[in-house]
Amino acid sequence: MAYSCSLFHSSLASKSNFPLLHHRNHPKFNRPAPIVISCSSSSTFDPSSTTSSSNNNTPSPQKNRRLADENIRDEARRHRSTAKNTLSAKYVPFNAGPDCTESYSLDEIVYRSRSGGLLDVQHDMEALKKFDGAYWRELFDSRVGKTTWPYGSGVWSKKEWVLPEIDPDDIVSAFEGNSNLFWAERFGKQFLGMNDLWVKHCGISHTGSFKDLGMTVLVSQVNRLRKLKRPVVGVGCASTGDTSAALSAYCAAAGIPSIVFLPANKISIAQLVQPIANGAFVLSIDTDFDGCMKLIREVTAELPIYLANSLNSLRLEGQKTAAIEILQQFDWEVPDWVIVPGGNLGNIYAFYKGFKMCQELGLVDRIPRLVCAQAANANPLYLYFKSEWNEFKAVKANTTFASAIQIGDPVSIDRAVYALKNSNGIVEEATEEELMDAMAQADSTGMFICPHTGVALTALMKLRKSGVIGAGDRTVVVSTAHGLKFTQSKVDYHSKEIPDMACQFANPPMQVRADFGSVMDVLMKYLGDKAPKH
Ligand SMILES: Cc1ncc(COP(=O)(O)O)c(C=O)c1O
Ligand SMILES: N[C@@H](CCOP(=O)(O)O)C(=O)O
Repeated sequence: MAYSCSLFHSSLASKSNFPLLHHRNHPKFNRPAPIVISCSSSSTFDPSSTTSSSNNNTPSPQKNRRLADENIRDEARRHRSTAKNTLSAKYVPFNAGPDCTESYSLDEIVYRSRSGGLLDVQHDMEALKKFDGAYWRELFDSRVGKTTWPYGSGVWSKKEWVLPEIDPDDIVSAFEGNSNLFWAERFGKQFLGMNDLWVKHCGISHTGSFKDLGMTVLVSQVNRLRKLKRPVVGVGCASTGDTSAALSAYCAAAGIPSIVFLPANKISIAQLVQPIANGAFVLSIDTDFDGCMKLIREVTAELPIYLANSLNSLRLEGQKTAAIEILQQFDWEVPDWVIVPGGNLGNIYAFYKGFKMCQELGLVDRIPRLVCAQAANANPLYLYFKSEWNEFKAVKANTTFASAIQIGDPVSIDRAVYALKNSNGIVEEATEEELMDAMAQADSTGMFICPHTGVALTALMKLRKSGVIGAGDRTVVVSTAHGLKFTQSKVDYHSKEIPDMACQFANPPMQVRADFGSVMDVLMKYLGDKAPKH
């Protein structure tokens, strides 16, 4: 960050097949005969289909365990059936009309449509619709909290809606997802008069941000492409810090080279050290994120480096599972609002897509209204919204404490507009002071959020104040990264040394002399101030 701190000194500036539900003949489910969804590794681990490692017939508490020399991948392989998978997905031009015939296999290396537009992953919805909403709800619910490969992941527990054709053997997963949906009881009550406010902690995750959800999908597909001998020597991205962390971790886990383009001196130390530690080839480039994005697009057009930014629509297939997870966590009840901080603008569309699929496939009957929240210092979508979608202009993004969304020319602008228009959505913005105050207020109620979540909370505060969001509205704020990645911003705030910022919720430590009297004095004053007034 450009801001300095003198008070605290930081030490560093398939053909795969589908698991069956156990109760597939339950009358509740209106589903066809079990010809299509054929059994592979059972999502809920059916002991009756397991070979026991024990040679005697004595019931043993370890009966359901894997064979001694088997790992969870082997186990999944052993349970796989040879029945034909009938689900599929392909790339199509984003928002193409029904007459469009352009499409590409997911095994092709393609990021743009023929006309240069965005792509989208299109699932065979007719095949998915052969199973009713109750079926999908029950299937997804049956997989939560298990270690069955790969369904223990919050992303791969929805595999049929993500990459239905990938072999579980090719999947690279850290069992990401299944993140906490936190009831923000005190924050909601104290600052907003709300009692149904929730924070989806997507940043409490393997590499500390929601990017893990998309990266497991992208790197798994790359793993498959490499096995298919497609020309992919490495995987690359431009990043404001989180995409690069996720890319390098998943590539390291799979033994695939990763290359990351970072804007020099514009990301946090915690973010910078992640790809370094994970063995990525790190280029620190004297430009901003938009400059890095332009470069990686040029480079990936020339070299056998696969592009890992969300321009690549595979990423969004993983990210959309966070929306499905929210519905699942509310026992398939739909919240009224979901607020998402936006930068390159892939995630807002991913949320829309996840909710929309749940509606189209009968898991829920409506979708929430979406709010995209931007930092005022990097607000091209906000300005576009304010112009009533009249004219989009990229901006030069200024420095913001929400450094991961310091993006002026978002690649997914069309996706974001589509998502907002089709969800009766809203765009809000947050100044530096607003986002930092909101972060400090949230932290003071026991959270430890990142500045981007502060942007989303500011949007909520504004919409509550204007009455757009009601006191009783069930609202979810998406927290996109772990607060521990952005400690310097908190240090700056609590040191009250940010130029032109009051830092009204700062809580700096008190320097005290090392003697009993001095310590007692400050404690007596503190306790006196805190004592209930009668
Ligand atoms: C922490 C964090 N929050 C929010 C975003 C915004 O997501 P998107 O670029 O998909 O809009 C990003 C990345 O851009 C991010 O790293
Ligand atoms: N915040 C992102 C910016 C790039 O976004 P992406 O989703 O297109 O990869 C980051 O952490 O790099």
